[in-house]
Amino acid sequence: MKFSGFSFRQGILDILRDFHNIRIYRNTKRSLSSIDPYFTNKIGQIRFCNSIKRQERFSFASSIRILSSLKTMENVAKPVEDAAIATECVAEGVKMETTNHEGQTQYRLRIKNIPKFASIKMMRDLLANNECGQVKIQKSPKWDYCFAILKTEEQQLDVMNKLKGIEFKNKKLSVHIDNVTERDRQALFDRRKNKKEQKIEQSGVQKSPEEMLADQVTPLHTYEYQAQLELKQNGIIKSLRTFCDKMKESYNDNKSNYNSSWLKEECDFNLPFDLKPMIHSPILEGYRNKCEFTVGLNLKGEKTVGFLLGAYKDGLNTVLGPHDSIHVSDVAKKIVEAMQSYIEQSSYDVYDRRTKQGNWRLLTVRSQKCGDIMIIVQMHPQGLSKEQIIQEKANLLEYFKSFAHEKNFNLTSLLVQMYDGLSNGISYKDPFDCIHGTPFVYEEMMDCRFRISPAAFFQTNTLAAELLYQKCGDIIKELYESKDTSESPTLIDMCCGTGTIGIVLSKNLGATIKGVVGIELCEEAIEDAKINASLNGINNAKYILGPVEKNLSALNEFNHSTSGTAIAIVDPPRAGIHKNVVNALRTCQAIEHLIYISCDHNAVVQNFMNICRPTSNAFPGIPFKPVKAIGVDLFPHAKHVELIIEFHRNRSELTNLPSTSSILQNNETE
Ligand SMILES: C[S@@+](CC[C@H](N)C(=O)[O-])C[C@H]1O[C@@H](n2cnc3c(N)ncnc32)[C@H](O)[C@@H]1O
Repeated sequence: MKFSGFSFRQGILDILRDFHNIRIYRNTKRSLSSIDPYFTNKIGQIRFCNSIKRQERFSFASSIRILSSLKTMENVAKPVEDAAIATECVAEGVKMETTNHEGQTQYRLRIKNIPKFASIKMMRDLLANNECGQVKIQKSPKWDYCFAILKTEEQQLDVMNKLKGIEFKNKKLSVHIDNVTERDRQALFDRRKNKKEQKIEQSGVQKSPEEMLADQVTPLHTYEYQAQLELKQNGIIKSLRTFCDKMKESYNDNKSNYNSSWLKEECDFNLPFDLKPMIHSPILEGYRNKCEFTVGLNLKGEKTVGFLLGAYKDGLNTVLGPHDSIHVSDVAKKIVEAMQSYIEQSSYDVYDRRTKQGNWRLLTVRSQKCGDIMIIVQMHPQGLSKEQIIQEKANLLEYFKSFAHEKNFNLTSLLVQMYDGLSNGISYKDPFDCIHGTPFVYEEMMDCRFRISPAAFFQTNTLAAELLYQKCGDIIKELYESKDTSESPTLIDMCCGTGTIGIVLSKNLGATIKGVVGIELCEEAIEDAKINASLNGINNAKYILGPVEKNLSALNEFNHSTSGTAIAIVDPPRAGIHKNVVNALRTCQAIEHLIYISCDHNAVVQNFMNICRPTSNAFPGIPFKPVKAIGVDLFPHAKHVELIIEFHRNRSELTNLPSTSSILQNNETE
């Protein structure tokens, strides 16, 4: 039904604004000239569209109120049809809601004006501290907003009221209703799909599905390996130049006398420090020791286990088998084939991320250099009874045991995860049910042995990771070899995973390292790290569970004169470390050398800058300066590369540092 003949400026906004849970978009470029409520016909919602198709959705209760308001507007607005019809339609919508859940609404609040670094946990805590209870939060690290997902409309209103006027990190939050239905999601998916298809058509390049998959999972596969390394080295140079250019600006703007002469040095590639030639991966094919395979439908609509042909955000959810994927190991390919046959014969459907129907979701294979194999099968439990789940696990066990026997491989661990969430990957929060063998596998590197649990991170290219760790060892050796062991540093292994770096370096460098302190977020990984230390005879290692940004007091301990020196190795996830962690490193008097390992050099330029900035209130402590950098290729045929940067600062300058404990305390409580 259409209303016409009025504009928002003529008063409708004022009337609708009376309803505190309604947000109206006003488009500044085009005036909103008509309002067109209609029904999603699944859930009793109406939408109000403006002339450029921007839509607002309102719940059933709100719809009634809006429509009754509109009735009173007849002097301003002339409904094309009678508003009474609309009320009937709303009633019809309600009837449908009880019979059809397909278009179920997700009651969301969009909370804006939050810092990008605010984590999901921070936002969850904020809501809990404001008596909103435990609320599910969706947020990407790039967003300055997040969504709070509520179960009912009442809850939505309640939370919105409770957050009204609240400040977070000195910013006033703004909170708006942002409901979304399944139908909206599907429409968005279709739009992206069409756009992607059009783009492919317009490019005029017709590729086979296999080529498209190779482009997706190993985008550099058409280049010779040497050319791949050059591309990656150029990428590193670009990021490092950005870092140095920004540093120059930062030092120019700063009135302090800090020594910025390092920025004037001239080394190769126009960089003020050495960038060494990249270390190659010793293995180019089948190098991945861990792969996650999606279960879905191929282009013919057949059940398939493999990789997604494109990103779901681009509207692609077709899956193709990994037969031609050069980075996947032969054993993983065999396991995929086995799973494929199993699922083909299963009466359960594959999970469709778009419709949210089906059961089979994901197959994860860890195939270690030393022969251990872990298989994790992930299912959506919807529509399955307890008995059916038990039966399915028994079937999987029998099937994979006889498959392993037939193919003569060591099935060390078979796990099943039931996961009803939305993400397309392993859920590290939901439990893994170990139905065969041990709930972990082992890997060997640099004369050490490592236990790896399903949720723990482990570098995916073991042979190349050895070179990465060896390089870190070389740096430390060079720095401390000529010194007396009384000067040996403690190694602070930040984001230590299963303890690999601290353990291999301790074992291989002996007395050059006095002890290890590892900090890691993942509980299973930290348990592995403790076991791994004793497995490898390292008895001077201490492990701390939790996010590094909340465990900065571990660094504070090094600020006592008796604690000696420390060297920090930071190996964070792609996005890098929190600013508070940078500041804790800068203010930790024991740290003279810092080794930063990054798998996304572009994303961490800001971290590098913050490590080296002149001292200010926002960045206390003595800045570091980069000494040398080197890339290590752990991912042949893919775009990523690991980058190691060694930073240094003078101990003489450190003795003048102000007391840091208060800074650390503040950081931890933030
Ligand atoms: C790139 S991995 C490196 C792991 C380890 N250094 C290695 O080489 O195996 C990053 C690790 O950081 C952990 N992590 C992510 N965010 C973290 C945080 N805020 N605090 C501590 N650890 C974190 C992840 O669980 C993961 O184990």
